[in-house]
Amino acid sequence: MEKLSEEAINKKLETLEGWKYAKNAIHTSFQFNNFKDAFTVMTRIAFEAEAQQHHPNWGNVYNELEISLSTHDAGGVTEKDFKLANAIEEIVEAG
Ligand SMILES: C[C@H](O)[C@H](O)[C@H]1CNC2=NC(N)=NC(=O)C2=N1
Repeated sequence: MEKLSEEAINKKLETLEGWKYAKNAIHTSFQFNNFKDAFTVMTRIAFEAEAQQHHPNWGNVYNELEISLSTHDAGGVTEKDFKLANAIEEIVEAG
């Protein structure tokens, strides 16, 4: 899949609150009430990532979750990253 231009990425980020573009990836972070809530959301994201065959680069410390998305094959950000980012937003918003 084709790598998006920085201009196209920033345009798409206008509708993804809390995400920013840096170093050839899009990034966000979430804070939950506790580890259990964080890991529950991570589990849901993991199933969605498997369904999409597109996977996050992420880190979790207790109630905090940091996520970066990029398409390794393309060496940057593609539509695949935005599809997963939007699904992550829906999962987190659903609680
Ligand atoms: C064959 C398989 O679809 C690829 O290796 C996928 C798996 N998940 C992936 N996830 C991400 N984030 N980037 C990729 O380039 C990627 N490639």
